[in-house]
Amino acid sequence: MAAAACRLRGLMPAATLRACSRPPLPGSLWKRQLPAVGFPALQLHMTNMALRASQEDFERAKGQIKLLKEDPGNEVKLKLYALFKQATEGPCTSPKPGMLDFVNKAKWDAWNALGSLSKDTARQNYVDLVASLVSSQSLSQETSIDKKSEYETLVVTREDNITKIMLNRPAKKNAINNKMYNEIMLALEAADKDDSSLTVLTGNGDYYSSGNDLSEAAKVPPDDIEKKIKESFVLLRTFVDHFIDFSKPLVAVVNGPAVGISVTLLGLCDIVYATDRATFHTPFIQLGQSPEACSSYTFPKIMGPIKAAEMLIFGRKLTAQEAYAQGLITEVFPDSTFQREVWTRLKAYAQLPPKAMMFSKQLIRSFEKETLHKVNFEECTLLCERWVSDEFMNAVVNFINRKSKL
Ligand SMILES: CCCCCCC/C=C/C(=O)SCCNC(=O)CCNC(=O)[C@H](O)C(C)(C)COP(=O)(O)OP(=O)(O)OC[C@H]1O[C@@H](n2cnc3c(N)ncnc32)[C@H](O)[C@@H]1OP(=O)(O)O
Repeated sequence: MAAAACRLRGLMPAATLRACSRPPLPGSLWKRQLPAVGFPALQLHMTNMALRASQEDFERAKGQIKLLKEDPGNEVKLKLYALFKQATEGPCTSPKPGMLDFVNKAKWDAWNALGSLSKDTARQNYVDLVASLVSSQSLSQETSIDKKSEYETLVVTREDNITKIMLNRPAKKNAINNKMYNEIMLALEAADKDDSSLTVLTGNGDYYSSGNDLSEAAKVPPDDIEKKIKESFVLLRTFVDHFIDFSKPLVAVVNGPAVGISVTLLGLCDIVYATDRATFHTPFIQLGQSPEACSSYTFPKIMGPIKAAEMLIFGRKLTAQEAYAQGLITEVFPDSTFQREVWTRLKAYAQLPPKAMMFSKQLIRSFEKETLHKVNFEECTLLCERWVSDEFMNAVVNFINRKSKL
């Protein structure tokens, strides 16, 4: 694969080569991103004799190639190569490479196909082709940034090789209701398949998340409790499975206080950055519940059993610095510079070779994946028992009646 990519890079003039150092993406993606740059469009440019690009335009186009954020694909690169050679050297007169010299033969064929096209026209076509690449790429980027979120409880964007999944119920402190559990799963599935290299989870507003939406439990009519518990078991188990099985590096950008399941999920993330305003609170016992999201396994592993017990059994709230000292957080940033520093760092990471990052993450997680699935099942089973307990019912009633707050 890498050897093939190198061979194809050999097709490029020096300037183009420098611009196209990223690995090629599947052809279908390029078709979607570059609709106007098919062969007929190029021929149209070739027959357009009315306009003539200056040498200055040509030099500018060479420079613009370096600024392309996305690899235009091998077919377009061949066209660029041929036009570049025709514009600078005229028609192809060099001997045809042998059949087995695939790369040089493809280059030669592309150049030779231009026949007696004049240098001026080749230069014009080169400039036009580069211009269409530049404009279609900026268009595709704007579309992904500005695209309206299809989710009700999330804002999902893709930019700079990063898929950002932002919890978006700020008025409810980003409490996770059933809709949000489902939408996060959909967003993770989409992120696993898209061409981003990192996925980020973060929250909108002053909270990262206040954890499970407690009002959901209060909505269940008494006759439906059994059914609801079965559904919740499946929902929670599948939801956590999505984190266990997520294939790309997953980063939590903890923009404020985090409660309950939003904290326990951090043990399944690969990097956790937090503002110094964040706190980390798992008040399961106060709520008559028990730990979830594999925290009964990951937390003792991360911070040692006695520190994990203080959080998971006694509900001790940690500051960001304490969470950092206990290994739950990768790094803490001052709130005033949090977003700037974190996103600068992540954008740089997102330029690293995506496959190498993905396979390394998978390798690191592979040794304990089976265990995590078992832990998830056990935790969900215990929670089903807790959800019918008086301790849990009382905690929900107290929260709804505003008698208790963390
Ligand atoms: C798949 C099915 C089930 C899976 C369950 C998995 C097990 C998960 C466990 C957990 O996550 S346990 C943790 C649960 N969370 C809490 O106990 C937090 C409860 N909230 C609070 O204590 C406080 O709201 C707060 C987070 C400390 C914030 O206090 P503050 O005074 O700053 O704001 P409020 O006025 O209280 O909140 C604003 C607004 O948001 C609503 N809200 C906040 N958190 C939740 C929540 N977890 N569930 C539902 N609603 C929440 C709060 O009621 C307010 O709403 P309005 O009154 O303005 O309508």
